[in-house]
Amino acid sequence: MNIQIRGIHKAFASFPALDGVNLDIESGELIALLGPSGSGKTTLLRTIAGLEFPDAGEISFGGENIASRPVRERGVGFVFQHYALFKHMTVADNIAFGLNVRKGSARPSKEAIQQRVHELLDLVQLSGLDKRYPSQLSGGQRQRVALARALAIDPKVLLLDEPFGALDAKVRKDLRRWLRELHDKTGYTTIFVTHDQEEALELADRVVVMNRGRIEQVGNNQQVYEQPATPFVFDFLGSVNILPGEVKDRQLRFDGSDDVWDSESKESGLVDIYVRPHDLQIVDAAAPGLDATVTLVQRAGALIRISAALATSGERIELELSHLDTLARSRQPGDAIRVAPITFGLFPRAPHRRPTTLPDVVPNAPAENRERARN
Ligand SMILES: Nc1ncnc2c1ncn2[C@@H]1O[C@H](COP(=O)(O)OP(=O)(O)OP(=O)(O)O)[C@@H](O)[C@H]1O
Repeated sequence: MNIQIRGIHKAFASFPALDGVNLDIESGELIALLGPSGSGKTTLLRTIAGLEFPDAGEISFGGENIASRPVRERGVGFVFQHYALFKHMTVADNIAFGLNVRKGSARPSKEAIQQRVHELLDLVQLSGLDKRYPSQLSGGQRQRVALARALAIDPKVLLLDEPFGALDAKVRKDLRRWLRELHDKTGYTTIFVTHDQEEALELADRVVVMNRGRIEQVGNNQQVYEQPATPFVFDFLGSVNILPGEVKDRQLRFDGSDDVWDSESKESGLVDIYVRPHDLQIVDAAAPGLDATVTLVQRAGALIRISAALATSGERIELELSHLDTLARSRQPGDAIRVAPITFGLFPRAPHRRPTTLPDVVPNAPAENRERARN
């Protein structure tokens, strides 16, 4: 079932939660709605489900406008972050719920429901647990039951709101892989909400990046990560160094450097240069580049993370290099290095350029301290 979303606006009081959203979803696609808290992901999902009604705009399923249709007529399966299983019902009864409440001839026979429940238990790899109650299951198992319940009605569209948000990292990763395989097997058009970049990039066919009720970019994982359309997407999808520069006659110059790099940008003017830490390299002293002094070196498995201060401005930059990189492996704090970008993104200079927001990583510190350093 393909989905077309046109010009959706939705305000709560006067706050625009969705501010002109347009999106086309192909039949059988697995789509991630990704964005920070409050960006409108859940509101968009709920609007597609029919749990919210837009103030303006149209939503079509398979070419039919369903904007005014109530939720029960939309044929959507819904899974929430917090397992909305019925505690007093067995796993089998939870899965069968959507079929058992159907009226008259729409309700399958007892035997047909039982058979469907067993097929679904098999699909979500929980065969044999049909008589258990939700309290006797792990978090990951409960979410799989929730998914089986959503699939029981053979939905046109499957909607998942942070389905793995409440689970620990390891279970989350396993379920992610499992959901991808399940999706490929069943072919349902699936939309899931997440604020986890890695989850979106790893799982989805296409990622919809949202910010302040608007869509910033739609693309596959390579497009949104390697060719971010806006500064927001660049920043949200990974660490980034942001440095000032200028484009003139299709040539880019970093502030404080005489060297130039070819630029695809036709527009001349002041720019912010966005470079990911792994897109910076250490080069020979004679090569075009920026002079800097190493301030911190952290070795993490196959990676060497180097923090350095630019000679011209003192601004901090971060590099992420391979442990095999001969120019990187022997660096120590205090060393002079020359740094050049492999690739970069250019955006018109923002009025208030943010300083590079990269974590000061404390070597060998416990994870919680590193997290604190980042905040
Ligand atoms: N029922 C409501 N009443 C008032 N404001 C609401 C309501 N639902 C959502 N909002 C507001 O709309 C904005 C978007 O909310 P939404 O839940 O869609 O964001 P989100 O991207 O899903 O965030 P999160 O990741 O935190 O769930 C937020 O500012 C939120 O406070």
